[in-house]
Amino acid sequence: MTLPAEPAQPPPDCPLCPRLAALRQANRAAFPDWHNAPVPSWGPRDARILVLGMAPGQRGANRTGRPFTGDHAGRLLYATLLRFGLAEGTYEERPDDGLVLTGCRVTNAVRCVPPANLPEPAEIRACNGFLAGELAAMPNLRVVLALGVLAHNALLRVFGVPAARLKFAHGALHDLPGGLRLADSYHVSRYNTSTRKLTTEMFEAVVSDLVGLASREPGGT
Ligand SMILES: O=c1cc[nH]c(=O)[nH]1
Repeated sequence: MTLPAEPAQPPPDCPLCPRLAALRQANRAAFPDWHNAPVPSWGPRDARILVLGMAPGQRGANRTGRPFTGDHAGRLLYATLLRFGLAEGTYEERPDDGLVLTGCRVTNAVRCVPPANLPEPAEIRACNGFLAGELAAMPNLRVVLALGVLAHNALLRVFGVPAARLKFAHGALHDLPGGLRLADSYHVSRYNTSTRKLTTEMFEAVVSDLVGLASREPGGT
């Protein structure tokens, strides 16, 4: 199968979000060994599943350059992807750990680390074209797993679906134009896991369902 062209990526000095560009500059001065640039998506583009996070963590993806790598959020995510056969190897919180995504791709709604871990609406809008490009570059895509309401709403924006029409709910499955499905989960953040808003069992149940869904042929039951 020939894949569509590589999706456009934000340049290392992407100027679209002044607040995020300022934080990037400050991080480059304070932590010159870190990645400190938009974090690229990773995983095979012919996968049927796309995992959509919110934005890189300051000491996680912003430091290591790989989504969900190096901070707490990646632990549950990658353990679960490994458990359900969507990844191979071991996750060791660094980008050279040899972990390979085999059945999914992972990206973020916003590619640069935001102050206080929270992107603003204008930043989500500014980065939305890159998310649209990712979707267009995945010809076999069946299911997007949105981690949290912000990722959910960023995906709806790509399709022009008002957020009020399809509300985020943990465990919910939504139909999007073109036959794509959207699966919702609470974010795998340290806050959600330590307060047990999201338990391992809850997250595994969502991933188990979407793996089943993604493996069925379109139109099948
Ligand atoms: O949403 C998130 C959280 C942590 N790291 C990411 O890459 N994305």
